[in-house]
Amino acid sequence: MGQLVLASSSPRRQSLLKQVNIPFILRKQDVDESIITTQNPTEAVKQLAVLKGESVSLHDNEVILTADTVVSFQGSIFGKPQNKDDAFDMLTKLSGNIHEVYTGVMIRSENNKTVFIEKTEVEFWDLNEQEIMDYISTRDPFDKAGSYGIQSRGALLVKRIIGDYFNVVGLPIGRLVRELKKYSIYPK
Ligand SMILES: Cc1cn([C@H]2C[C@H](O)[C@@H](COP(=O)(O)OP(=O)(O)OP(=O)(O)O)O2)c(=O)[nH]c1=O
Repeated sequence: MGQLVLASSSPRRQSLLKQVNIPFILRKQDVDESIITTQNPTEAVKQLAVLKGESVSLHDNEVILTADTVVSFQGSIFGKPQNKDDAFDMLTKLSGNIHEVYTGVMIRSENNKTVFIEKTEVEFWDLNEQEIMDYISTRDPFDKAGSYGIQSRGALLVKRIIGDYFNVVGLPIGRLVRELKKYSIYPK
C-alpha cells in the first residue's frame, strides 16, 4: 500500500481525509497561484492542481494529492479575497444568484497520474448590505475562494446546492476515494 501525501495547507482538506479515515502525511507546497491567467474555471483548477502537484518531491511508494478550488460567476473566477472591499464585491455579486464551485484534483505516483475536476452549483439567498458586512466582520471569508465558507458561518448565505457539498469545502471526497483505490489507497 502506498503512502498518501497531502500537499496542502487547507485545514478543510485535512479534515475531510480524516473524516473518512484515509491515512496521510502532510508536505509543504507553496506555488504562486497568480501565474495562471486563464479565465476558464475548469482549466484554471486543473492547471493549479497540477502546478501544486508537480512542485513537491515524490519519494518511493508515495502518492501525492493536491487540489485547487475556485468560484466561477458569469465568466469571472473568484479566488480568495485580498481585503474587505474585495470580499464585499464578491458577496454582492453572488447575492441572489447561482454560481459554480470548481475543484481540480491531482493524484500522482511514480508511474501514474490522475487529474479530474468536479463542479457544484450553489445558489445564494438575497443578501442585504448589513448581512454582508456582518459576515465579513466574522473574518470567515478571508482564506476561502469566493469569500465564503459553506461549512462555517457562510452556511447562512446558501439557499440551495446541486452537486457534491464536499467539493465546495475543497475536496470531492467520494469521487476522490474512488480514484485513490487505483493507487491502492483505502480508508482504514
Ligand atoms: C467556496 C469555499 C471555499 N473554501 C476553501 C477551500 C480552499 O481551502 C480555499 C480555496 O483555496 P485553494 O487555493 O484551493 O486552497 P488553499 O490555498 O486553502 O490550500 P492549498 O493550496 O495549500 O491546498 O477555499 C471553503 O473552505 N469553503 C467554501 O465554501
